[in-house]
Amino acid sequence: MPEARRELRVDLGERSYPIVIGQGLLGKEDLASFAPGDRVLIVTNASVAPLYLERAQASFPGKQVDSVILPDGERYKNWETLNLIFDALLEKKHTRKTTLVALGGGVVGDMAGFAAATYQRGVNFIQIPTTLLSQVDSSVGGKTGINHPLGKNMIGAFHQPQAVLIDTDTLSTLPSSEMSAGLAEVIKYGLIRDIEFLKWLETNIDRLNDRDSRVLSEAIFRSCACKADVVAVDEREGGLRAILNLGHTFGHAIETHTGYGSWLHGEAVSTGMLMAADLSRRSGSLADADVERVQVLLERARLPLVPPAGMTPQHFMTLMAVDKKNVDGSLRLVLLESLGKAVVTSSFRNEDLHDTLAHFCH
Ligand SMILES: NC(=O)c1ccc[n+]([C@@H]2O[C@H](COP(=O)([O-])OP(=O)(O)OC[C@H]3O[C@@H](n4cnc5c(N)ncnc54)[C@H](O)[C@@H]3O)[C@@H](O)[C@H]2O)c1
Ligand SMILES: O=C(O)C(=O)C[C@@H](O)[C@H](O)[C@H](O)COP(=O)(O)O
Ligand SMILES: [Zn+2]
Repeated sequence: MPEARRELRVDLGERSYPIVIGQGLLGKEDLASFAPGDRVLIVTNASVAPLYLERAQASFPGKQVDSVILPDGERYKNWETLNLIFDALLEKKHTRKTTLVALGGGVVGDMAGFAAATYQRGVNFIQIPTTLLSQVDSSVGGKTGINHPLGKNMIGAFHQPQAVLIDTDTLSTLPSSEMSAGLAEVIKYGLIRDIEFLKWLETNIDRLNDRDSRVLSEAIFRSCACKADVVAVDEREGGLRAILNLGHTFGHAIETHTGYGSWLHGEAVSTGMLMAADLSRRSGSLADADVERVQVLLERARLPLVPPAGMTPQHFMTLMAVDKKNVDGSLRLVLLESLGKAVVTSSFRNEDLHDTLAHFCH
C-alpha cells in the first residue's frame, strides 16, 4: 500500500517553497506545475540517468525537456563539470525562463543549483533528490556550489529551489554505503536540535538499515522539517544555521585530505560528529555516557568512527583553518551543550582540541 504524500514548506518570509515527500512521484504529470516556464533542463549523472531520467522526462508534459548527463562522483564537483551544464544551456539556447531540474544526489544538486544561481544571473531550479542524504539535507535550504582542491564547497552561492520533490521509491536502488552516509545527516538532526528524534532513531535504526519504507519516510519527513525550521530562521548562515555543520569542520578536512570521493560525505560527517562529541565531553558539556550513545548509534548505522590512517592532528589543523565558519582567524566549531542541543563556539581549550585530535588520529 503506497504511503500518502506529505508536504512541508520552507518559509523564508517573502516567499516559501514546498517539500513534497511520497512514493512514486517521478513520472506523475503534476510535477510540471512546480517548474515555471515552458522549458526544462534536467541535470543528472551517468549512474542516475539509466535509472530515472526517462521517468523524470515524463514528469514535465507540455514542456520542452532537455537533459545533460554529468560524470558521477564527488571528484567531479568542480568547475570543469559545472561548465558542461553551461555548455548544454547555451548550445540549446536556454533563456532566463528555463527551469533547471537537479535529478540525483547532493553532488548533482549542488552543481545544478550553482549553475541555476549563475546562468544569466539566475534562473529557477527544482530539486529531485535521489539519495537519502540529498533527500534529508542537501536538496533543502539553497546552499549550492563546488569544491576546490584546497577546501570543500569553497565556491558557491545561496540560491533556493522552487520546490523539492522527494520520490522515496528511488531509494530502492541506492547502495547500502550511501544509505548509511545519509543516516549520518539524519542522526545529526537529532543531535543538534531534537532529543526526541534522537531517541526515535535509537529505537528505529535497525528498521532504517532494513529500508522499512514507513520508517524511512518518517525519518525523511522529520529531517526535512528540522532543516526547514533552521533555514527559515537563518537563511544565509548568519547565526543559527551553522549548527547544521555539526561534525563538518572535521569531516570536510577528511574529505579534502583524502581527495574528494574516497570518503563519502556522510562517512566523514559521522567521524566528525563523534570527534565533536568527544571535544564537547572534554569541554565539560557531555558525559562519557552521552558520547557512548553517539558512538553506538553511528556504529549501528554502519558508519565509520575514526579518520583515515595516516591523517595527523597537523593535517586537521591546517585544513580546518580555512573553514567558512572561522572568524578573524579563530576556529569556530559546532559542539554539543547536551544531546539534542548544539552551539557554535570558539570557546574551547586548545589543549582539549589537541587531545581530541590526538585521541582519534591513528
Ligand atoms: N547543499 C547542502 O546543503 C548539502 C548538504 C549535505 C551535503 N551536501 C553535498 O552533497 C554531496 C553528497 O551527496 P550524496 O551523498 O547524495 O552523494 P552523491 O551525489 O555523490 O550520490 C551518491 C552516489 O549515489 C548515486 N545515486 C544517486 N541516486 C541514486 C539512486 N537512487 N540509486 C542508485 N544510485 C544513486 C550517485 O550517482 C553517486 O554515485 C557532497 O558533495 C556534499 O558536500 C550539500
Ligand atoms: O545546509 C547547511 O547549512 C549545512 O551546513 C548542511 C551540511 O550538511 C552540508 O554538508 C553543507 O553543504 C555544508 O556547507 P558548508 O557551508 O560547510 O560547505
Ligand atoms: Zn553535510
